[in-house]
Amino acid sequence: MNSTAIKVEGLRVDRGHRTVLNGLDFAIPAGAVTGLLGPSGCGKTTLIRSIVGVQRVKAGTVEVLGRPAGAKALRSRVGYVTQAPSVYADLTVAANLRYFASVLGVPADRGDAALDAVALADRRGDVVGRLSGGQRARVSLACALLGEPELLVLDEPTVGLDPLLRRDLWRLFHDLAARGTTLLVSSHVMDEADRCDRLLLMREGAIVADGTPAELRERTGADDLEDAFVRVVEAVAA
Ligand SMILES: Nc1ncnc2c1ncn2[C@@H]1O[C@H](COP(=O)(O)OP(=O)(O)OP(=O)(O)O)[C@@H](O)[C@H]1O
Repeated sequence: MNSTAIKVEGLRVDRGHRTVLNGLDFAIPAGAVTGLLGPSGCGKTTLIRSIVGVQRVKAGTVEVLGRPAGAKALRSRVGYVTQAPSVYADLTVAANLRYFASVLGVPADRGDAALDAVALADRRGDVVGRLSGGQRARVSLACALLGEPELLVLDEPTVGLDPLLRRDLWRLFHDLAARGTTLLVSSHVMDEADRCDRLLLMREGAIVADGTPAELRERTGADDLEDAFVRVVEAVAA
């Protein structure tokens, strides 16, 4: 499947008095895992907010699944998991899932599959406030999975997770992509780059590379993607 899920043209975003995104142009293919990578503060969250339609944009267009970002018709088709877990700390895991299933208008029994997917089935009776940060983040992800969105946008979903859980989550992302879901996953950890089908490398509000990990290696002559990123940045600066 090679259709386009997200198309961004001339996107400029100012926050406060600063230009945070400075005229971005790129497209993200459907049914793949695209990694949005770049150092802290480069504008990843701002770009994600623009894609899910919660960011005021100064100029340019963002088209998501054929509609303008933020269009009402996209609400049930796009899942967004923020960096800060957005679930109720005073409710149990199961109660959160039941609540979000009712908000989304989907059968409550989808909660079990969502919990299995994030490896939290054994914590369903626990109050969320007593879970660890990584576990809470996974409850948020499970809630986003309930709606079976066509596009899933995840802001740093693997921060603080142990390597085995990280591996399992990346497997889940690829399983979802194999079933046709489009995933956009941000990270500031370059060792996650190799897990992506495609990469968007960001620096200081600009996209400095856009392609597969193999293309990036070939273009820069670097085996290691962290080195490739450095070479791309040096070439842009030269
Ligand atoms: N509410 C805000 N008002 C003004 N400036 C902001 C606001 N939020 C973020 N910024 C600025 O926008 C820039 C990009 O921030 P953003 O959160 O998009 O970066 P990021 O790449 O997601 O960073 P991180 O990996 O640390 O989450 C930063 O310089 C930040 O200071």
